[in-house]
Amino acid sequence: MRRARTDLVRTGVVGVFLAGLCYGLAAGLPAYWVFLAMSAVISGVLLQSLGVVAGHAGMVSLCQMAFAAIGAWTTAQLHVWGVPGGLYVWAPLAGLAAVPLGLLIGLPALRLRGVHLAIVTLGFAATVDVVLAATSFPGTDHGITVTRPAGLTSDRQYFLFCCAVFAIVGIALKLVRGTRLGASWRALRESERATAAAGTSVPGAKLSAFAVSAFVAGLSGALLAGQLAMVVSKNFDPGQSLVMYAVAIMVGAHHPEGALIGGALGVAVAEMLRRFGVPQQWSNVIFAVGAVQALTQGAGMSDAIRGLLHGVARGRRAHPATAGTPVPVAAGAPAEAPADAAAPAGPETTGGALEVTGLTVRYGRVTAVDAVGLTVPAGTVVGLVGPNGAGKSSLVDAVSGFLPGSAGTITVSGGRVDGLPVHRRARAGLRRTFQQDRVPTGLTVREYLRFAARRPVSDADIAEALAGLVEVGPEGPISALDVGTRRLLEVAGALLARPAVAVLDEPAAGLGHAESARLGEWLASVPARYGSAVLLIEHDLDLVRRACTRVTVLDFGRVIAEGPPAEVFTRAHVLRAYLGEEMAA
Ligand SMILES: Nc1ncnc2c1ncn2[C@@H]1O[C@H](COP(=O)(O)OP(=O)(O)OP(=O)(O)O)[C@@H](O)[C@H]1O
Repeated sequence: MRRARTDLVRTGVVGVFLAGLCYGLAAGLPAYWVFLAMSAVISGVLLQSLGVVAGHAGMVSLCQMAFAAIGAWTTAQLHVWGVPGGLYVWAPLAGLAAVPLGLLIGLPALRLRGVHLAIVTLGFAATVDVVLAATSFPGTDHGITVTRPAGLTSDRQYFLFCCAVFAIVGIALKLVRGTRLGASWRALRESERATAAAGTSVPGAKLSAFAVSAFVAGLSGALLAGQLAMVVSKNFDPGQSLVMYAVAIMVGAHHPEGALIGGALGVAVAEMLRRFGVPQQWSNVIFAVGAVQALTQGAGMSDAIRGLLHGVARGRRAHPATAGTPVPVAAGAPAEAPADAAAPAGPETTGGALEVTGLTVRYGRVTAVDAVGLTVPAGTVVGLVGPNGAGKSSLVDAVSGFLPGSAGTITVSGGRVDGLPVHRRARAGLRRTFQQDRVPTGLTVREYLRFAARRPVSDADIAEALAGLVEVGPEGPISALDVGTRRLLEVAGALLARPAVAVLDEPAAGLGHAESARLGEWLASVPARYGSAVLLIEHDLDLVRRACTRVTVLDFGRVIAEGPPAEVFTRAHVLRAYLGEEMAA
């Protein structure tokens, strides 16, 4: 609450300062510089559109100028038709006109990534360019220019209008950033698999990012039409989309100050080169080098600036570090439970939280999982163990929906989920975590836990989950946490969703013996705490003994034993399979 108030006050102070700056610039700059400043702000709006799709969602888009062109074209057309309301109405309509094309270009993004998506989006930009060059903008053939409404006729007034639009877009995107939608974009950037596993539709997240991005780019096109009065296809050269992408990466356009710096740099560098008589194309080289630098360092200019400011603020407050090594602490749990301690019984019921029958996974001629049957009763923690290559990961992937070609039936709380995509299985009550670190680093701990929970969770819920698992504060950025802590955070996120069953893939990897033992105690209490059953995949048999009431052993894709851990781990054929012939002898 106090933090929210501090944020509000800080935002207010910055807002008043920036508004004063804009008025100062509009009043004090010579006319030519006002025109340049206007260009910088309009470029800033376009860069904010790239901040959504490239900065937040981590997708390549080399067609933002095409979206802007559609916005400008729509503005010119609305003007020719004499639609009332002037730019105040035309600009949002121009943004909306670009949305269908944003969705269209988002469709290939559902399957393509990286360089392939870059080629498709650039191809789209080239196509729009060809069409616009062939058809010309509305009104240009008859010399009809886009007129600004009363109150915006002078460049100084129009500059202030552009600043207001930039601010509104920045505030709106900041608000979206705090919602599930914004979190899904940032999760997408980190891992599509983890996004889907958290119950979020990956296609939905990608398409919404492209749609919002196209809207903002369309707005910038409308502003440009108002600035230049007459736009032609050359203003939206596809090569410019490439340059803008490089600038967005260089400055970190997902933060408004980054977008503004990018817009200002674009104009300032071009102006300097012009004054020194250097060909303007050299600015492209400068931005390309800047983008490479940002990619190498993993942060754009705005990230670096924010990092510096946060560092200074933290230093001043001498705040305890939010990052920490994982310290699983179950309230009241003994530091070391005896290895053969019976796992506490949860509120076991007869229904199966997860039931798998005849599950078969084949990779070509390799049968990784061979007609496996497995039940995780509600209210229990069941272990799944086996030597390397036994088929555990394949089983987890198949159960959670990442191997749609697998055969067999899977039910969650009695409902069939096989055949459903990953996010629908997650929503049906089947959550999973990953062996590899897939927690989105762009979020804070609280933002991530709220995103992963997919239900309203209070600060008290978050504090309880953290207190039980990891010693980190909810405000800290995930990027500051070590991999072991992130893995435990992922466990907390999955359980805060209170799923019917949580499939935890080696959550203790990287933990020391004592930490792993405490995690075991905590996992044993999960059914009572969260009402969730757990399927625990682990190599650490001591942890399995502590957490699980039953265990299933896989070898060469088949179930070779099943029962209470204390009994199963004494069977000779299990020891042979798991520990090797020599040790079992
Ligand atoms: N993508 C793949 N293509 C071909 N074979 C695969 C593939 N993934 C796994 N396998 C094979 O399937 C079998 C089961 O592998 P899987 O990774 O599921 O076992 P695991 O029990 O999870 O092993 P580990 O404990 O080492 O993670 C192994 O023989 C493995 O080589």
